[in-house]
Amino acid sequence: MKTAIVLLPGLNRDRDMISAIRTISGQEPLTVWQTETEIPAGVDLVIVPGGFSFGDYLRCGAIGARMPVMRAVADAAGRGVRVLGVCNGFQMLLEAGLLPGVLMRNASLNFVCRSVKLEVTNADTVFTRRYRQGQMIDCPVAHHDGNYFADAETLARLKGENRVVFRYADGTNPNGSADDIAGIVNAEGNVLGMMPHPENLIEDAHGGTDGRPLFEGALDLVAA
Ligand SMILES: NC(=O)CC[C@H](N)C(=O)O
Repeated sequence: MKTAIVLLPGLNRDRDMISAIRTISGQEPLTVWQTETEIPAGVDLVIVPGGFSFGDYLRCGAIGARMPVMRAVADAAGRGVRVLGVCNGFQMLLEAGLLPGVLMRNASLNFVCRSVKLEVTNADTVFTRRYRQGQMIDCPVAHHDGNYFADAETLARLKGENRVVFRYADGTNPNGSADDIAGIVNAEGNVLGMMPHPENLIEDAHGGTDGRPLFEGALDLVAA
């Protein structure tokens, strides 16, 4: 499996992603700068990491989503390449129209940085197949615009098509997200967007490894 990590100015979780991929797969991911118009041939997994692309000006992810590389990401997704967007990456996937809905300001109006509980509500995707259906995992969040919203019809479709893969559980919803939504996939199941940061929980030094199975699934690695 070959991984490419998208780089835009203002992101700050790209090194965390690079480190996670290196640690888990033993392979060095490629990086693709925002002005690139193609995802290199042979890439199986594209990651849009978190941070503050373009300083969160206008709306989180709004400017980044309109950079050339995001059209290349959309093309790759259309070819079936796996795409993972985390936090600001999720915001960009929504702004680019690869996933439905929006992420509004947290209900508390505060930046929230803490660990939450997630329920794996769909373990039947390439990203979540190393978890058990209904498994409860820990995962950190760090954002001020993570309040997922979509109209009633879209929420019903996401639920009906089993496209909500992670929900905040045990009353830990940190942002007011509709239906406790923490992560969703596209209809084809090859694009996942999520607010929590699985890349920050993959080795013991992080205080836990609950994020690791997500990458093992996405990278076609057998669970340890
Ligand atoms: N960690 C992140 O990616 C944060 C995303 C965005 N800047 C927000 O605060 O909502």
